[in-house]
Amino acid sequence: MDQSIINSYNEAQKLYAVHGINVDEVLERLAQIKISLHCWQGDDVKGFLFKDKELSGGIAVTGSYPGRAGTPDELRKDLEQALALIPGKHKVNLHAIYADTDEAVDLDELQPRHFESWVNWAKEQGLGLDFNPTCFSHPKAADGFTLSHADADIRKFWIRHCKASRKIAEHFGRELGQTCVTNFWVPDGYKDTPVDRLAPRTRLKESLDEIFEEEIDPQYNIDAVESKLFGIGSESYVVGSHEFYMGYGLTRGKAICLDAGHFHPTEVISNKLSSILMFSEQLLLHVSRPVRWDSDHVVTMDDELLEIARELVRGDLLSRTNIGLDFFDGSINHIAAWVIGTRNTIKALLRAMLEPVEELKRIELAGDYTSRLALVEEFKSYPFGAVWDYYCASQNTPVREQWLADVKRYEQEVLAVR
Ligand SMILES: C[C@H](O)[C@H](O)[C@@H](O)C(=O)CO
Ligand SMILES: [Mn+2]
Repeated sequence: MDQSIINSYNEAQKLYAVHGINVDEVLERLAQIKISLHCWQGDDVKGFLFKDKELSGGIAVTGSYPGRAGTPDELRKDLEQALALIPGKHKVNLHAIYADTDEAVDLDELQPRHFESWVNWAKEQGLGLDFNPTCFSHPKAADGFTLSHADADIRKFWIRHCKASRKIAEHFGRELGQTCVTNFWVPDGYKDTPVDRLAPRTRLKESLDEIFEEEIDPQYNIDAVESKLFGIGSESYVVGSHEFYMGYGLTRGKAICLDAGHFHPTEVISNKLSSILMFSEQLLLHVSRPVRWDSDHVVTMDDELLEIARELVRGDLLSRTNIGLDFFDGSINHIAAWVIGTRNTIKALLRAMLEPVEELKRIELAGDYTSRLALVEEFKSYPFGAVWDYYCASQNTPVREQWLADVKRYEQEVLAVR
């Protein structure tokens, strides 16, 4: 390792030690945290099951940056490239439409064997896998409703798909020896104000109850449910609102998934974590960045990201929180998007771990809010960058922006010739 990185690290260690922070221990803890990289950033949410289907469900990718993955092998290679630039060992989050099969199989017929190449790859790479049923981009979701559809046959199709998804997830968990988190998100909602808000919610509740009828060992799979405020074409009403899934998750023992971009523009998820984990064993995060109308921008080191990380660290909530990413930006290099978003998420956790949490809690309890503000502000310019550089180097990943050269090389050698 470069001597200047070691020297800066040693100096930083001394400064943090004054406040009782053992930086070596922090880095050991940081290395245990897994971030779930969402496969759909790699190909603009197209998937491989239905080649010509347009993205639907009130979500959209803009941009046409060249080189997006067009086959499962390409997507895996791209993920390998991204993961090589991110410190730590992580997970990959698959959607059902990323099945790797030549069979003409519909969503309700999917089986673990359609994901065997993913399982083998994850084993080779030492990765865990997470999973999502894909309740969009399909003719049976064309009118914007799936599990809450008024037509019982359409509902049944989606129920079968979600049940099949849980079996695939269970297989992932069993084969990989790491729990798979299966996230259920449906786009169901109305563009304009509905007359009956209750009936679709009743149907969604009943569909979910049927999907979760079969017990699956939580060692292999845990289920999460994700709410949303609005989507494109469901501006006035979303069946699976936050309140709906709060109630559903808490009464059914399901993890609640909080997507940072699924709330009112000034509403933040950082303020929800301690409340939800007061009553729920597990939580799933979709770390994303809302910009005005939607959630799907690449994660940057903004105030909310840092606040999410602080909440998890200060409340000792990390062991009960599954951290996934959820953004899809087609306007920049797809691999760079993963690298920037994931490195920022890990870096925010590091920054939070490098704060004198116990000292700050003592000061707060004593009512010394002046010292609280003073310390929190001063710690914003403590040398966390030196610790981050050392962490990247010690994990054999590029330091600072050096990763960009690797992405550019890969772009020229691999992406440009696709
Ligand atoms: C593709 C994902 O399932 C999707 O982004 C979902 O998690 C979501 O956030 C929809 O807005
Ligand atoms: Mn999401």
